[in-house]
Amino acid sequence: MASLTRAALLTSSAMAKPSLSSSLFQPQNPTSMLPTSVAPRPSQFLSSASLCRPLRAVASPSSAPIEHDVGEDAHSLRQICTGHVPDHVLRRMEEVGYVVPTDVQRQALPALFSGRDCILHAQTGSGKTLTYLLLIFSVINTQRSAVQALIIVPTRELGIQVTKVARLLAAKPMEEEMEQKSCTVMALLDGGMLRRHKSWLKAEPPPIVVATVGSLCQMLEKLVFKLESLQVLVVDEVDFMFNSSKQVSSLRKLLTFYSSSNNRQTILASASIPQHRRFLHDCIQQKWTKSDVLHIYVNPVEPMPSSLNHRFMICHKNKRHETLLSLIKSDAPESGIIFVNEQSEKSKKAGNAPPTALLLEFLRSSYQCSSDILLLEEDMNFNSRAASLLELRQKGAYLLVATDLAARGIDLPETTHIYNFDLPRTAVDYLHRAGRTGRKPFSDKKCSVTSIITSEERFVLKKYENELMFDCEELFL
Ligand SMILES: Nc1ncnc2c1ncn2[C@@H]1O[C@H](COP(=O)(O)OP(=O)(O)OP(=O)(O)O)[C@@H](O)[C@H]1O
Repeated sequence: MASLTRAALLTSSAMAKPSLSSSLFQPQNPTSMLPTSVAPRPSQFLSSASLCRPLRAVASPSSAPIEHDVGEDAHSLRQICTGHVPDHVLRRMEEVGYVVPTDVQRQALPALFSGRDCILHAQTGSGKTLTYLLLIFSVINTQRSAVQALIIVPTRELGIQVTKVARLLAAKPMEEEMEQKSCTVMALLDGGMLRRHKSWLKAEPPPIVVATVGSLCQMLEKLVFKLESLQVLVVDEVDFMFNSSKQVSSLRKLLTFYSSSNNRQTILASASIPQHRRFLHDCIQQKWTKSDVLHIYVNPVEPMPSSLNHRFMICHKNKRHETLLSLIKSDAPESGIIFVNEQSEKSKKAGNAPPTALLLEFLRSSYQCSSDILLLEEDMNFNSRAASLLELRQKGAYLLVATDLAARGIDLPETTHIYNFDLPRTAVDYLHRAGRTGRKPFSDKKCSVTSIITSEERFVLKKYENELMFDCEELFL
């Protein structure tokens, strides 16, 4: 097996002092921030150099770093999970094809099974979903009618995906189903039939709920949903949720008020946690996590998968459609995603056609390919969005024109090519768009990420290269 990278496991005590610059995770109402006097003591800080050094140590609050068994000697997921996860789940896991652990699974699972709160910070496509689901299956009691695990996701699309994996793992062989109640997983997502869910939650609360913040809050406010039996709380794409003006205040309330961090195990996951030391500090001070929360930071010196080949092409801004066309003609991708920035409010008000629709029309009329060209964007209704994703998954060969709605968490492992028709607005957005490819954990296959830019945008892309530590090669066609 290829040599394995190690996680930087940092406890609260290993946090550096937060910078004074504004944090992504600052509350909307600054008055609710705790006094600065609760900042960590200087002796607790680690230098940024040591933060980047891959280490296998956990600093204990009162002493020098101690060795921590992160399960590096375990060769299979079964070995790591035996004694924690029920055997029928392990069998399903293997049937689905999860046998060898990814780095994040190898490093996080032992800590999670020991009951620690964790911030799972690992590359896109590294297997964070299975990591937290295995913890959940180790904790819940399927014989109890109570919501014991809650996974909060930013979009309906990601919610459907996570629910599907949870249900795959929960499925029991027929003979076992007769003996014991099987584990139900409820998807409580925006655009769903909340009335039906309300009756279900009242009659027989399921052990696992996957929810978007909006739908969850509606249920909590109607007092249909109680979190008093909650044992595991997961927030997936946590940096995105904190950065979303629509979701942040409800999320903060959920983390702080609805269930106490002392009674639950909390897992916050993302491939990108900007200002992560500040975030860790906020988590503890606001009591979103327990004070001994672990920061499991896999491969901090390589934020993006090494299987990605980054390229760019410079063109005049009026020539982007033609440039993209020549690119895809030359690449002939079997499955690719073309990312377009969301239309601005100003452009909408001016009555302009959405750039996604224009591009779709252009490609459908000028690019002859065997696969369909599909669309996924916020302005579509939930049913059309679901239909697009279903079609992509069933076909395996596709070209998808999408906004950043498709950039977070969506797992389409067959995608080999990403095109940035518009340059993403931030390095974090670049990382997540790029991360929609290269999603087969043990594959060496190279996938490409190509940005179409104007000469003025070259310096922005260079900035992303520096921030995310990758090199971009110029293409000439
Ligand atoms: N142990 C494993 N063996 C084989 N495949 C795996 C394993 N763990 C996860 N995968 C597969 O890897 C892919 C990526 O996993 P997952 O969606 O959990 O990534 P992620 O870390 O959540 O990524 P992102 O940050 O982009 O959301 C999925 O197709 C999943 O089925």
